[in-house]
Amino acid sequence: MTTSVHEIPPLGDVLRTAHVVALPMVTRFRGITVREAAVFEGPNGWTEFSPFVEYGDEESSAWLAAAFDYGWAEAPAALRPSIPVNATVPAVAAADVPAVLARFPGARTAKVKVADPGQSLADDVARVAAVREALGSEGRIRVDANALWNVDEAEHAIRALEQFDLEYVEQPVATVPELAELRRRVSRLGILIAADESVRKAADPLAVARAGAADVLVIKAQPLGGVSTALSIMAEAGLPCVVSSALDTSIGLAMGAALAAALPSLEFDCGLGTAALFESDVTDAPLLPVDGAIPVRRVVPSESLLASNAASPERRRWWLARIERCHGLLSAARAAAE
Ligand SMILES: O=C(O)CCC(=O)c1ccccc1C(=O)O
Ligand SMILES: [Mg+2]
Repeated sequence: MTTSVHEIPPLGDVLRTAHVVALPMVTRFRGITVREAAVFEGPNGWTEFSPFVEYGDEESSAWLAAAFDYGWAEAPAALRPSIPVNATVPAVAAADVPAVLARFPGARTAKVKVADPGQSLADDVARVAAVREALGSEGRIRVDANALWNVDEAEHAIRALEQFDLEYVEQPVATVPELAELRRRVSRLGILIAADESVRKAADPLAVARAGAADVLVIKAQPLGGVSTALSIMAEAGLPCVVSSALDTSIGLAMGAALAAALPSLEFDCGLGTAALFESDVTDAPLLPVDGAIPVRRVVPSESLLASNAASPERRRWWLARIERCHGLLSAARAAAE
């Protein structure tokens, strides 16, 4: 993906305020039990850089461009003061569903992880059934397979889960042609298909929309290069969008909330309630869901939480070196464009 960078602050300005944290999760999510992130302060406030540790520098530079955009560039006007969010239900046992949902007070929507390696479709059915039971018939349920099914598996699973009245199925299969094929197969069931990885990890984030392979786009500010780039992508895609977190600290969630707040229309609840999945955050006032929504505001970290959640010196060095390399890539890309 070509990342258009509007602001590249000097590296020294970034590293001067940078903190690296390792936040413990309440439940394992995406195989992660501790989430590492870097945060630093720009002239417009605190910002976050937190590509997953396995991501390469090229992909991670888009996340750094997003951090610079949020900390250094002008934020778009907020059209709403708070953002309704979904509860995010990791691939837990059905018996643990009520405890997870209790962390998202007031949420009328739940996103349920399915297709976890090592689990069966029966586990997914039991988990989604427990969510429907807890939310009642008015609740909205979406499932997220993170591209782990093939087209036949997805069709089979959707037929088994359809009884729970799904709002949409997020990234059931990996590729745009597979999404298009599955969408054709399940269209008679009235099931909507959402694209996540096909947007945020694609060479062209608009390809899935152009191919007519999805009904909804899941949009994350950091992998798409920031609030302003994500806004342009959404406008061009012309599909309803769900702004979601990448399991960010409350600072990254605030970036997502700023993005969701700037959208002319917000039809679906957003995946920005994930502060509730952390045992501890970077701020004394985390962006936790209250009455099913999070507020749109800047987040300032607390010195004591930055200290108590600080990553090891070795991990800190690793993150600062990563910032330096990605900063170099962004600077080179801009020099080439000039
Ligand atoms: O959308 C949500 O409810 C929470 C965010 C989420 O699920 C997520 C968080 C980190 C990495 C990937 C994903 C995902 O949507 O696949
Ligand atoms: Mg997803």
